[in-house]
Amino acid sequence: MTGRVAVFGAGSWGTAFSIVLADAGNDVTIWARREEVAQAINEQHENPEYHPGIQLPPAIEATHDVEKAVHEADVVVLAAPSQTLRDNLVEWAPFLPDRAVLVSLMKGVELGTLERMSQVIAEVTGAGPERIAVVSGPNLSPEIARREPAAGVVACTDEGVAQMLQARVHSPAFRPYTSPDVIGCEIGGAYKNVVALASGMAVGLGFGDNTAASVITRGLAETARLAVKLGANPLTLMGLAGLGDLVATCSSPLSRNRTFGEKLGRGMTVSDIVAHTRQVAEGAKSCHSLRELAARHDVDAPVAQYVDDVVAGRMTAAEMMDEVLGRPTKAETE
Ligand SMILES: NC(=O)C1=CN([C@@H]2O[C@H](COP(=O)(O)OP(=O)(O)OC[C@H]3O[C@@H](n4cnc5c(N)ncnc54)[C@H](O)[C@@H]3O)[C@@H](O)[C@H]2O)C=CC1
Ligand SMILES: O=C(CO)COP(=O)(O)O
Repeated sequence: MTGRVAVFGAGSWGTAFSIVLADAGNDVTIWARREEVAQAINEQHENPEYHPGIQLPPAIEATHDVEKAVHEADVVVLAAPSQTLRDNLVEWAPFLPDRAVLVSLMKGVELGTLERMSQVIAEVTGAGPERIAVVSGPNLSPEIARREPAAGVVACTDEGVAQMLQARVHSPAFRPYTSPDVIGCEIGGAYKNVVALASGMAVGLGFGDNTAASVITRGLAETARLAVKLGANPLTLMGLAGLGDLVATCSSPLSRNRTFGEKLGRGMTVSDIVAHTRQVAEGAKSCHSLRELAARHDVDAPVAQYVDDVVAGRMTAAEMMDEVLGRPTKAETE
């Protein structure tokens, strides 16, 4: 099944996912915030800023014009930073085709409203749940852009729409599974970034695999506690959008969140790190929104809480480790 897809966001993931879409047979138009990025994609068939050296397929073109980007698109993919999505959508919404399915690639929770990205999309565009989907999973963009084999989850409460999207994103290197669990996929995706910050801090502090595995496992327990409270299927957290993404992100030096955490662990300040990082590390913001979301639902969330404290400069990474180990002991499944 093929067609025309608009991808909003010419960053790491918007560009890499466009390769998946093109390889799956779609014609793709990327909307780029900066004119020069659109021009480079059209003229050099490359996104030199985000994926230098990767040749983009001929089915991918780019534009800075929103109306042109969505022309004849029946699927619109959103790949902006989570904290700017609302403002972006206010601009884009008047141009979105009435029946297009809106697909979030984003892994964050909005500060202030504490909304997941599908909720922001519903609120700003007025689209119903049958028109809103999420793609998530262990999908580090440099590997996807190199067409290394990977799998992901396409979640939509409407099974038919999930299956349609599954066919549209199924490329020789990318194997998509369907799921009705939008909440589980989104909480899994946002939370793993926060856990990757903690895991990166452990690496930066010089600790080894036992520490990393303990952080990952307790992070997964925390993710599942909140996701289930919000209505997710616990099995989603054991799947690609939960454990799968958590392992990839916490283990890979390619992860921006893990790298950010590693720098915190080595004693760099947030402002120093941000000054030297161009790309988004969603966990540095979502640690706060997830902490608040957990508090609102009376869920114990020490990882989000401590990571937020370190990012806000209230505690060092080393102090965080001491605090975590000094917590009262309890049963593992509590
Ligand atoms: N890079 C990856 O491996 C993956 C990223 N994601 C998620 O995808 C989302 C996008 O991430 P990336 O593409 O990796 O980030 P990025 O930092 O590489 O690119 C972000 C894109 O958004 C644009 N942008 C920045 N500020 C903006 C604004 N105010 N308004 C509109 N556009 C703006 C940038 O120009 C760029 O095109 C994030 O939520 C991330 O967690 C999900 C899976 C994999
Ligand atoms: O979501 C990702 C992999 O699935 C990308 O992780 P980072 O944003 O930490 O690079």
